[in-house]
Amino acid sequence: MANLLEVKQLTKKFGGITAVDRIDFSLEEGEVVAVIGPNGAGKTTLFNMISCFIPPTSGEVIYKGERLTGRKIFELAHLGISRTFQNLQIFNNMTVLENVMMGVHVKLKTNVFSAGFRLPTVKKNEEIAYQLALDVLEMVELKDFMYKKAGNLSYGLQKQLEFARAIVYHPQLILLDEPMAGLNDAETNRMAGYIKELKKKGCSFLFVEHKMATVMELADRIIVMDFGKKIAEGTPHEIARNEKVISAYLGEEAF
Ligand SMILES: Nc1ncnc2c1ncn2[C@@H]1O[C@H](COP(=O)(O)OP(=O)(O)OP(=O)(O)O)[C@@H](O)[C@H]1O
Repeated sequence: MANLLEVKQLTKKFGGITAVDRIDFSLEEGEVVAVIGPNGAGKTTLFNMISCFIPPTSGEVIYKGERLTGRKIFELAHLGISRTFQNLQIFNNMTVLENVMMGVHVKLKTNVFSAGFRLPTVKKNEEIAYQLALDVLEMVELKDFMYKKAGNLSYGLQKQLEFARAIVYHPQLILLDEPMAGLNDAETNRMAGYIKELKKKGCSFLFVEHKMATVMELADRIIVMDFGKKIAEGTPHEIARNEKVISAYLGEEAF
């Protein structure tokens, strides 16, 4: 299979700290890759560079053979990439439906001028956005809540909503920063189910996660970071038996 994403010698320095240190890895089409590592290992910083939120100090990211590094954040949707955040980024005062429709508008690029005058393209875009939003709300079992204010949902449902917004425009690569954080067992299983369902449809995932059972269940391959460096890479089976990984997690119940 072809490489969808290639991370080459990616490095980020914050003053004297090297948060990410010459990381190399690739992700194939249809693959689910997890990034794990102890707190402060550099996982979020790595994610922020891949998704163009911060520039690297050196190194680059290639997506479908083209340089992703240096692009604007809004361009990512058009390239078929989306991401979620460790801290929820939903709009509490908007309804569930409006939150998800916002996700489509990022892709459809309705401009403020034409929206103000309700031009025909805008109307058409709204219909598309509405239909896509309904489909995704059905998939993540949020349709019954679509007219509720997002801020009134439980934390678990808000995580589902953020996930819905990230997938609504049918991205090919989805970056998830701790999708299971704060979820109970039932909610974690539900979220894992959605990821598996999308994988079957050909989506690729790169995700950071601390819940090892989920990582072991979902990942085709795991990248392990410690102090900014990649210390191991392999299948869940290989990683669970890797000495370097076990010692990096010493004192924690990782596996
Ligand atoms: N904006 C910043 N300025 C200075 N240092 C930073 C900044 N962002 C991250 N760091 C430092 O870089 C290192 C890696 O942090 P990062 O948040 O990427 O780790 P992480 O693996 O995602 O941790 P966690 O699992 O706790 O979320 C840490 O030492 C952190 O303090």
